[in-house]
Amino acid sequence: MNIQVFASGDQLDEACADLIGGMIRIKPRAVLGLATGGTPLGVYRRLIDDYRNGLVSFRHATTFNLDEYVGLPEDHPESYHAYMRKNLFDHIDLPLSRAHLPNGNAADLEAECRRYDALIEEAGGIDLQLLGIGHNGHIGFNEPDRELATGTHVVELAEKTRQANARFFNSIDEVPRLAITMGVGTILKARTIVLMAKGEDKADIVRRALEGPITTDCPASLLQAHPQLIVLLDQGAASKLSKSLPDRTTLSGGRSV
Ligand SMILES: N[C@@H]1[C@@H](O)[C@H](O)[C@@H](COP(=O)(O)O)O[C@@H]1O
Repeated sequence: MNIQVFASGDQLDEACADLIGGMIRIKPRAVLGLATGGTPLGVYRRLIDDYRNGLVSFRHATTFNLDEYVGLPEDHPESYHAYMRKNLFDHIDLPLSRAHLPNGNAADLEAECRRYDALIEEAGGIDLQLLGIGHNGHIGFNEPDRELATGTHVVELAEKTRQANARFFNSIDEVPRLAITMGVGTILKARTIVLMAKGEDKADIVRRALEGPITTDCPASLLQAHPQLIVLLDQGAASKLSKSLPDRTTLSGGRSV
């Protein structure tokens, strides 16, 4: 595990965009796993800037998003389809035919989950998976549970997750109760995983995920078992980590903790 702590969120965004841009420069046909939520927004802004400045092209890349709500029309402003178009896809040269998200409006959701896993397989698996983390340790929409599904599946959202995401809707009643999410098996199969977290409100869960026991009660803790995990944190999110973790490195502008 490689943990990098940054003095500012901007520096973290820049480092993350550089990782993604670097991957695409080395492998133009890279398969990227993308996340939604507030955390990656700055990374997407940087990638758009890099594209406009001719530093990166997504022309040959393929993307798979982690998740999508069930039952929210694709053009609803809070659907993850709409989020991705607004915050990234409409501004870069990635062909939309290779920008994949689960279809939360499929008539047969189980078949849609199988279709999504098969598509990821056909694309050769995910080279780099970007992840945020929920306050309860969820990744994608894999909520804490006694068992976790490995493949893409339909999930009932935890009340805490619905409350956290209610800020994007008019009221909590509008927040869907179900979502489709990649499973933890699909996520862990990614060749590189980049986990990002910002803010002191994430400090407790970041500590549990990285230093606590590996348990399905904290799905992000399973990432500890991944051989190529890069963790990008701002100082707030890193503030409760113990200082004795091995392999701790920093980028310029970051600090050792
Ligand atoms: N499904 C998404 C996750 O992919 C995201 O990582 C998480 C954290 O969101 P944020 O980055 O806004 O804290 O919650 C959402 O519900």
